[in-house]
Formats: sequence, structure tokens, C-alpha cells
Amino acid sequence: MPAVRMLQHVVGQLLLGPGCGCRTSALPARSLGASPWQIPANANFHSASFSETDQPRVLITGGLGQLGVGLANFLRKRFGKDNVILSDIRKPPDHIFQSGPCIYSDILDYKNLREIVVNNGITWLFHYSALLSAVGEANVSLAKAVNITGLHNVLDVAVEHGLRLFVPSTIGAFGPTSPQDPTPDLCVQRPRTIYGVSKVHAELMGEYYHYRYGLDFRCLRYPGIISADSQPGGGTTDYAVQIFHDAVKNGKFECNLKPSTRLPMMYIDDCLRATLEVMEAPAESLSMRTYNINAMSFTPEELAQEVHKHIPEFQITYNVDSARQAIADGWPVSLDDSNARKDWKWKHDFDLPELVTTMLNFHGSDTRIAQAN
Ligand SMILES: NC(=O)c1ccc[n+]([C@@H]2O[C@H](COP(=O)([O-])OP(=O)(O)OC[C@H]3O[C@@H](n4cnc5c(N)ncnc54)[C@H](O)[C@@H]3O)[C@@H](O)[C@H]2O)c1
Ligand SMILES: C[C@@H](O)[C@H](N)C(=O)O
Repeated sequence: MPAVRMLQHVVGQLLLGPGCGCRTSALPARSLGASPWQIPANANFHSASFSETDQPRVLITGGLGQLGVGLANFLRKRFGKDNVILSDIRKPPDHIFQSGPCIYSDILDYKNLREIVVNNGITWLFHYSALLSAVGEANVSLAKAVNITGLHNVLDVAVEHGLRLFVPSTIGAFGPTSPQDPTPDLCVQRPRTIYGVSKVHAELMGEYYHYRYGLDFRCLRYPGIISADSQPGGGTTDYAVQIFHDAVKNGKFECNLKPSTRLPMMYIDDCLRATLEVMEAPAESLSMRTYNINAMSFTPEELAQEVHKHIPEFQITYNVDSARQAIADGWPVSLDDSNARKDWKWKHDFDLPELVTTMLNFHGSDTRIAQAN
């Protein structure tokens, strides 16, 4: 065979694999272009020095938002402080910088991402960078870049280096034509936000890379997450976090959704535990790669009533934000998470009363609760 044809043949084999182009085929073309001597993904030599019994070496992208610091603290308790690296484009406050490894990483910089993975021997990646639903609508081109181009970078780095990859999806990956109560794992997904569209894209791309290149991709559709010690980053469910701050500080809260807007919600401890559980689940127990997880569903009115039990003088008023309301109206009322409960024994701990008690205790309303009783 002439030399040029021979080279074409070898490159073709690398790109398409010897057979039909299914699971044991070669790495995606961008990896090959960036690094010409790659070998098929199933050879996995990049991670050869890590055995199954080693602790994972974890990178969290977008780690300085509402969920990332809590995830880092949770994983550090399990895997050791130095085995979990937080990264973001923001500057961390001192207490976070002191609490464990924390570095700059822009997920739009593919080379930098790859350097971090290589230099730190990363084996698990939690990809939290994103623009959420409300801020995404306010800046669609940035949301497209961060949520879609950023995901592509993460997928390629993950497959190239044999990482286990977690990408959170959301109730926002469903839309007004999805069944809403409960929404099953597999159904029509036609979201009407760039956030939702990018998350459906992430689900599909992750699953595609799993079947095409053997990537160990795992994904949960989170409900709105409620946390006490971190601020939400610009979503439609943010009201359910802000209400606790305002109730304790001012005894009143102005809600930007209608009183009857029922959405799926979850306390952060359940969310982080679910995330670790699905990452640790044996691959053979996962009948799918993207799962719904559910805990509670409530309306602003019901949440306010529960807060009122602890703070009798608490008052809620409504000043509806039409953009957020339109988003919320297209989202599920509850998620059917029976597959997660069956496959890897998912079970939530927090319902509405425990959530409210925990949040108000954190914000220091003990004296008010005592007064109320
Ligand atoms: N918080 C929720 O209620 C919720 C619900 C469902 C899914 N999720 C998903 O969980 C993940 C984390 O959510 P969150 O609430 O912590 O989000 P957040 O908005 O609070 O934080 C996102 C982080 O991404 C960072 N980021 C933005 N552009 C970046 C870039 N170019 N490179 C690196 N980092 C960048 C931001 O600085 C920010 O710290 C997201 O993917 C989100 O879609 C969150
Ligand atoms: C639901 C979730 O994805 C996020 N909290 C949002 O409202 O955008």
C-alpha cells in the first residue's frame, strides 16, 4: 500500500475502529487532532496507574456556585481533603481557599482543563459550571458557550483520560409538552429555555459518548435545590432559598412566583448524597445513565404556611416576575424517580417540615421558634 494510503488507513482505523463503530471505537476526532498519537479509548492508558481500590482524585468545575462548595466538603469527608479540587473562574473567599485545593479553571479553555486533569491525576469529574434558567435567558450567547461548548470540552477531556464524569441535569430539561405530574425518565423533552435545551443536549451527548466511546457518564436530573449556607446562582427556584433568609432577617418575603406554582424541590444534603451514590453505584446496576431524583413538591403558599408555623409574624407577598413564571409553568410538578429507587436504592430523607426546620435552625431562628411555641 502506498505510504499516504497506509496513513489514511491507520487514521481511519483510529477514528472509526475496526468494526461497526460501536462501543469499543476510537476517541472523538478533536482528541485525535489535539494529540496525534492517541490509541482507542477502551485501552484507557491515561488512567492506568489508578486501580479500582484507589481513592478517586476529584475535580469539580463551577465549584463556587450554590452547590459546589457543599459537594467538595461532602466528598472531602469521604476521600480526603487533598483528593478533591474545587475550580471556578471566580475568586474564592478566604475560608474556602483555606479549606482545600481551589484553583482557577475556565471550562471554555480546553487545554487548561486537560492540563489540570493530567497534572493532578484526576479520575472523577463533577461538571457543575453552568448558567441557570433565569440568567441563561438574560444572556443566551454566554449560556450557549458555557453550557454547550463547555460541556463539549469536558466530555472530550473525560473520554480522553478515562474519567468517570458526573453532569447534573435538571427539571428544566422538560417543557410544557412533557407529562408534568409525575414526569417519567423517558418522555417528550422540548424545553423552552436555553438552559433546558443545553441540559437535554448534555444528557444526550453524555449518553452518546457512553455508548460510542465507553465514557463512564452519570447524570441526575436535580429538582430545585435548597441550601442554607450558599446563595443560588440565578434560577427559577431561587425563591425557595431566599424566603428563609428574608423570613429570619425581616419577617417578610416578596415572592416572584405565583402562590400556586408547584415545583419539585430537594434539600441539598439529599442532593449531594444522591450524587455520590450514583457515582459509586456499580456500573451493572445502572439500567440507564440519566435518572430523575425526587423528594418533595410544594407551592410558595405551602412553603410560607410551613415557615409561618415557626415564625408566626411572617408575611409573604407576591410580585410575579413574568419571565420566571413562564419558565416555571413549563416545568414538572413532580418527577417519577422509580428507576433510581429501584436501580441504586435512592431514597430521600427530607420532606417539607424537616426542610423548613433545618433551614430556619441554620439561619438562627431558634429563639423565634421557642417564642412561637
Ligand atoms: N441549584 C439548583 O437548584 C440546581 C438544580 C438543578 C441542576 N443544577 C445544576 O447543578 C450545577 C451547579 O448548580 P449551582 O446552583 O451551583 O449553579 P451556580 O450558578 O450557583 O454556579 C455555577 C458556577 O459556574 C461557574 N462558571 C460560569 N462560567 C464558567 C466558566 N466559563 N468556567 C468555569 N466555571 C464557570 C460560575 O462562576 C458559578 O460559580 C449546574 O450545572 C446546574 O445546572 C442546579
Ligand atoms: C431547577 C434548577 O435547574 C435551577 N435551580 C433553576 O431554577 O434554574
